[in-house]
Amino acid sequence: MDRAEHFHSPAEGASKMSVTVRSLAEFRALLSDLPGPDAEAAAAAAAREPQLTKPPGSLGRLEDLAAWLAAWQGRHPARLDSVRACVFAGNHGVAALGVSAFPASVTAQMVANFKAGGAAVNQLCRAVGAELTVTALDLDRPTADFTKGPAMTEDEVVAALNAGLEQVTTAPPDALCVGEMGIANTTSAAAIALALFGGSPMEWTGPGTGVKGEALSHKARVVADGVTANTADAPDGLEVLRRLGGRELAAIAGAVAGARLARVPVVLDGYITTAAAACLEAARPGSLDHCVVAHASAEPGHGRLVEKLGKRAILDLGMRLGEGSGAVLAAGVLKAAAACHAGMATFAEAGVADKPAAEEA
Ligand SMILES: O=C(O)c1ccc[n+]([C@@H]2O[C@H](COP(=O)([O-])O)[C@@H](O)[C@H]2O)c1
Ligand SMILES: Cc1cc2nc[nH]c2cc1C
Repeated sequence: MDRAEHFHSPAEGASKMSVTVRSLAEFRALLSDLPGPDAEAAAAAAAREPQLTKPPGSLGRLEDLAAWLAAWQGRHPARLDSVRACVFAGNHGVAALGVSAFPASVTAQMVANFKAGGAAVNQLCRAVGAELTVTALDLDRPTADFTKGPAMTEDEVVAALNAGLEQVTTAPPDALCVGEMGIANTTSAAAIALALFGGSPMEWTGPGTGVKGEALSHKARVVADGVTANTADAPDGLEVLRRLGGRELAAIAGAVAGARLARVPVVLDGYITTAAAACLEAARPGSLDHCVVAHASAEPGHGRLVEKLGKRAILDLGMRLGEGSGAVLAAGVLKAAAACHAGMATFAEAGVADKPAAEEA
């Protein structure tokens, strides 16, 4: 299937496109034909970096991030005028099994809070200069209890993937932060991680919003039961997403894939977001090359998940909030990296000696 089939140019402007899929198979095909990094933009960044007025390597990871942004935007220097945080919300059948410290009704209440501007992510977006979109996905219809069978039907997962694709591809920003809100979704994330990477249920199961003691052991049993009930025939990453994920996790997967198609670098938030993204990597290795992990979540399984993906978190602030909070903070670091790379004077421009003292005549 040709990827161009999914690009629709709305009448109002050729620069806008919108990507949708009709089936999981179409989404899988989309992943098989993703654009790679732009070699010219990467080469231009690599050529400029050593000319900037600083000792070589002294901006540490900011240097790598500036080059990474240019390569994935396909533009040098990278531009970060518009950063969008997309928060997706969903409700989970397993919430009824007592796996969260909070009731499922909090998902909708927090969506209202995001819309009213009262959540942490609202303040972080203001502080960093990012726009926020909040997409509530059928909150009145929780996914099915995945200890009994698949969490979602094919139609349900495809609708959620499309919701994510649409948030990015209709009017792509310069960079995308993805996050989520969904009571019980750390149970879903743990089940996905166990299905994709194996190990013991307890290794992937953590407190989430604050579950501990016997309730935590019960949560790990729910995770194990979900995997047992859903993975008999070795499903691929997208089937794992359908069977053990939730609508907000599927929307995240859609947004991450849509960003790749639209040349938008992505910042992944915490445990749940990374687990959703891991389904793409499992379905098609390399699918997350345009993504960075924002922060090391305090949820214990996150570090292991990030390592499995071969990534390294940008920040480590002991956060475990979700709702895109870590991603938005890390976008501030990306903005700083891009500003240094584009705005610093070169040694020649500033008349600063560009050699270590020993090499001078
Ligand atoms: O981002 C994280 O790493 C993270 C870690 C723990 C909890 N959360 C948030 O807390 C909710 C899920 O926790 P729980 O206990 O209901 O599974 C959901 O709304 C997430 O955004 C998020
Ligand atoms: C209050 C609250 C806020 C959140 N934000 C993201 N997940 C959350 C979970 C709870 C419980």
